[in-house]
Amino acid sequence: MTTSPLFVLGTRGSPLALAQANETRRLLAEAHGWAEEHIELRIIRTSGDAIQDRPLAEAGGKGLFTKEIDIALLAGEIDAAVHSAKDLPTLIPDGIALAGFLPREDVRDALISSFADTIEGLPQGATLGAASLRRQAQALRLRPDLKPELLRGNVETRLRKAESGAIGGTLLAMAGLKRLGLAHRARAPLGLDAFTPAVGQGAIALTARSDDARALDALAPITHAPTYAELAAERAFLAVLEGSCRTPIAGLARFAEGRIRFRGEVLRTDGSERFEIEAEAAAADAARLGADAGRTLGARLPAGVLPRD
Ligand SMILES: NCc1[nH]cc(CCC(=O)O)c1CC(=O)O
Repeated sequence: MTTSPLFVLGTRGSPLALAQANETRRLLAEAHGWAEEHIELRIIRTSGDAIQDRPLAEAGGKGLFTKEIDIALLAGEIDAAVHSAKDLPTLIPDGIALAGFLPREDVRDALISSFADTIEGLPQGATLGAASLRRQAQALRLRPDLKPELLRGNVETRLRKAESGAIGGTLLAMAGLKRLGLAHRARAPLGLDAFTPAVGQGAIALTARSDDARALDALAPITHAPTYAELAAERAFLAVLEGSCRTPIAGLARFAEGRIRFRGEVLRTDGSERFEIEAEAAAADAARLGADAGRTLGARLPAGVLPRD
């Protein structure tokens, strides 16, 4: 770039992260009448990208995808950062602000398999590649005979492994597939009742330095208030129940006509039991709704379901 950029967006380097950063750049350019080439995408490699052989819960949890990006923000190397909301920790470090979210994509999960269109249709004892305890537990609840297997790596790698028949199938977010132009590779989206998504699934989160008024003002016009209310409820629910990803937890809030309807669940890791809660409130009370739902459900859980017990 010959002239200095008007705005620098930090992003991870995976194809999905880049698709999300490009979408953010496009919206930002459109909102301010900037040429897209004057918005720089700066790729930042995070610890989460480096660790591929272990479940993230073992390696230290969600902050792994954000730590190096937060450092670049605090150092003033980037003006804002683009994250999958699902990968953003519930606690954001001091000095970093959640500037908002882009309009949410499809929130569902999808099955990728060369054997079946549904979880029920998979062969007896099939291996199911899944990187999240939530998806494993939700699949085991329907099919206790399935054999979960750790399958990390980017979306393309997981698609190829599942389509080759080397494993029975895998579960991926429709949002990621759509953003990569790969939605046709999903056999079928899974129902939201059995496969309540992860908190934040399908949403893109934007962060900036909390004292950087210029960056926060630049991002404000591209953020989406209904998605913000949905995410406020979901993230408050997760924060109350547990910060890490060692327990299968799912939560989905939906905005309609100024109100938020929320459904949250906690499962036993082996899928043998599911504990659910539903609640509704005005969108302005979304965070309180999620926190209350988390406390109510938390109080109902038998000992041993959450790691803190
Ligand atoms: N943890 C990886 C991750 N983070 C966000 C997405 C998909 C896009 C989204 O949920 O917004 C994915 C891949 C997947 O779960 O299939």
